[in-house]
Amino acid sequence: MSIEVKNITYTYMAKTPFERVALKNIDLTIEQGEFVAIIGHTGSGKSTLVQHLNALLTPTIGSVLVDGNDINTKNEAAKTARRKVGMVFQYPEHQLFEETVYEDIAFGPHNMGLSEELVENHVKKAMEFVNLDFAEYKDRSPFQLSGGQMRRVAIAGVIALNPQYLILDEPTAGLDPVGRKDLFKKIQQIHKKEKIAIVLVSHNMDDVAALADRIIVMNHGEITIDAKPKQAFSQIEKITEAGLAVPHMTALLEQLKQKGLAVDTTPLTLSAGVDSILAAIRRRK
Ligand SMILES: Nc1ncnc2c1ncn2[C@@H]1O[C@H](COP(=O)(O)OP(=O)(O)OP(=O)(O)O)[C@@H](O)[C@H]1O
Repeated sequence: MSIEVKNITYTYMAKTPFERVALKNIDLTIEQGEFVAIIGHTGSGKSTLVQHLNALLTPTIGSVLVDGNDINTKNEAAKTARRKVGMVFQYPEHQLFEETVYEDIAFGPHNMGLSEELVENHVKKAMEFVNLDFAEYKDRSPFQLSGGQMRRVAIAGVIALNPQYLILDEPTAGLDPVGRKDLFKKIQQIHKKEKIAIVLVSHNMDDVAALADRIIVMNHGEITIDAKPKQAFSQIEKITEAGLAVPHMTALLEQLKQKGLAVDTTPLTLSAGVDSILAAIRRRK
């Protein structure tokens, strides 16, 4: 059981003066149950890549298979395969549109043709997952909730589809620290309990180091690192080349070396302190 990205290239606005190759020759397999983080500087192709995982974008070249089915073909198997991949975008609350919280979360399950009883079960389970009390919130308008609550409704709408693979593109953008921590705790729970594969696009190195089993670094539309966190962070110079640099690199590199991670001495740095990254990796052992 896996998502297989087979040698995909993607070009925006092909054959126009604005043509832009956003992905080049990407090969990638995400196994069921993995927790993969995708990092890279702005414009490196992260969102473009993840939008291929449930066929929101169709590769210009190459193919994407979910559990062995090419998701860009027009048959029932492809439709079923696409449904296994849930996608939470940046600012998912912008996608809310129904009059009540219940209807919004139930939209996907209704589309799947489930009975009303099953739909309600899915909605209840999804609301429980995001800590929204069913009785209290089901009849409320999603547009009269706080930003954090709207985000939870939007995420519940994806969870209600019972995805096997959950793609999260900067899911905590704009949330306060408590909201962020809470959401990540839930994501970890669903990953561990339900064995759902998570693909997390993030700019936050602390989160990535604390959560992911595998880190993919993108740069200019290509994968430059695909490794376990410790190995990935030891290739720090590639990460910083990928644009994740902030000041104070020399001191941080020194710390990394002292901690036994072989690194290049290029004077660049990570966007989070190396100590906190290392501590996060250590905490997971
Ligand atoms: N709809 C679009 N039309 C044309 N070009 C686009 C479009 N969306 C993205 N691009 C370009 O494709 C490249 C990859 O963009 P993408 O959004 O995938 O990067 P990203 O790594 O997700 O960036 P960010 O971290 O800012 O979200 C960029 O050069 C971007 O300008």
